[in-house]
Amino acid sequence: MENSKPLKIFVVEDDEWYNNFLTYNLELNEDNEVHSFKNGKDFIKKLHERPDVVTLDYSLPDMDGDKVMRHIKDFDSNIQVLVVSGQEDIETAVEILKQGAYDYVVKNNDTRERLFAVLNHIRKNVELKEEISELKKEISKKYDFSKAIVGNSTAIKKVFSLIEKACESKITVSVTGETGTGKELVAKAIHYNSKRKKKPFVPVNITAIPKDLIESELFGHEKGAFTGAQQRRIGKFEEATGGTIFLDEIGEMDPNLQAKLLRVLQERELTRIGSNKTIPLDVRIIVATHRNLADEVKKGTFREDLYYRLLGLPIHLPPLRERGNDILLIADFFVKEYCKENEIPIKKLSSKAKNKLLKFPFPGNVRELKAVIELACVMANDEMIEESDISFNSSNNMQDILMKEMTLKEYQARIIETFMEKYENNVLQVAKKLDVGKSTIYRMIQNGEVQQK
Ligand SMILES: Nc1ncnc2c1ncn2[C@@H]1O[C@H](COP(=O)(O)OP(=O)(O)OP(=O)(O)O)[C@@H](O)[C@H]1O
Repeated sequence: MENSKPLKIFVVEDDEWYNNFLTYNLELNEDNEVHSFKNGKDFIKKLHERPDVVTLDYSLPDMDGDKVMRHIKDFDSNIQVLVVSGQEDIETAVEILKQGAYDYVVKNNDTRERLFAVLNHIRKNVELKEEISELKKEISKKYDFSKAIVGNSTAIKKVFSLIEKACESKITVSVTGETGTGKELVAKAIHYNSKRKKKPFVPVNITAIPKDLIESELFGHEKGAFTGAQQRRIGKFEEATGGTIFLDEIGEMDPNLQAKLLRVLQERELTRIGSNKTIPLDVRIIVATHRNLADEVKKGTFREDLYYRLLGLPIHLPPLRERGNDILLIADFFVKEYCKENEIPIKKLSSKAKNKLLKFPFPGNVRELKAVIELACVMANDEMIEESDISFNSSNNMQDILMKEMTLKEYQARIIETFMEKYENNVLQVAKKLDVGKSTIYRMIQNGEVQQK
């Protein structure tokens, strides 16, 4: 491996002549960055600059060698200590090595050569360690969320880089996106790639819990706190201690609970209903909504102060129809998943089937694509999934179509396409049915606005 950065060496030696001797010789190699110290205290003050190697005179006037050594190892056990000493006895050497020194060099005529040899070893070790840590980083990137969250589009790559940022800290994350875009998947990816991964990931869907139970569900209650509270109950926040709570559909939270949540977040502690004991909050919060919370704030349905508390690092998931060819990548992924689970030979999508998928706007996003693919796998008679095996149920639903927020012209084109398919590209019949001029349809076909199947 190419040496990427110089080896940072701290020389700690009180004898002026020897200090100069070591520093001079070490500086002969351009790949060394050498700093020299005449006493232990000055050196300890600079330890935070994290040298790779320390050459340590074990008998400093102001500090015991073993004390200096402990300081170094307590600070960072990866710093290699090379003890350079006048004492030649084996016992001292063994003792020093036991304390974690990398090697022991005696001050004599061979010191220079020994020093260089040992440093070469250390340099190789440091380089290998760096290489390993880089590789580990690469591997964890490859095998974690980017394996579960399929996609290669610019839009999703932006999401990946935000997920990486979120994994590095405890910052609150707010995930937005239409239904089925993968908000929960992103929340899980963040949790399982963060330092909290060994602690629980607790998902709570605000809309799935009856209004009068939600407070107790989130914060817990003591026995007898209210009618029906027959037993103490630990809330979801407490359950997530050390881990992550995922509050899905946060935009649906009613105002009373918003106020309570705000208090808990501000004070970083919670109380179970019916108790006066406070419990410190050690939970990472990820919220999700399909709504535009800023708009809800404007409308007065979501508290502004809570909005700012929860915004943290915002991650927006684009709808599937804006992710280009990702539709096909994800479709392939689901085909393989389905076939493996059902232990059947892996099927393939025909190019017409692919085109059909690419043209559909998927109002239900990835969740809908998954359902479409599973059904197609069932319908396909052999290993090829044909266009006719693919059917979109949601295309019958007017509400879903309107949700797509296309322009009037785009709606017009999609309607004409649907009719053209139904009436087997009979322009006259379609024009009659839709009460538009046939030349309009021909023009739209010519301009490529309407695709014939
Ligand atoms: N990029 C992706 N690659 C592979 N699978 C995905 C991807 N995005 C979402 N999924 C899958 O799609 C389904 C829906 O995802 P998820 O439940 O995370 O969406 P959501 O946005 O939280 O939905 P809702 O708003 O309805 O709660 C899940 O089965 C999830 O594993």
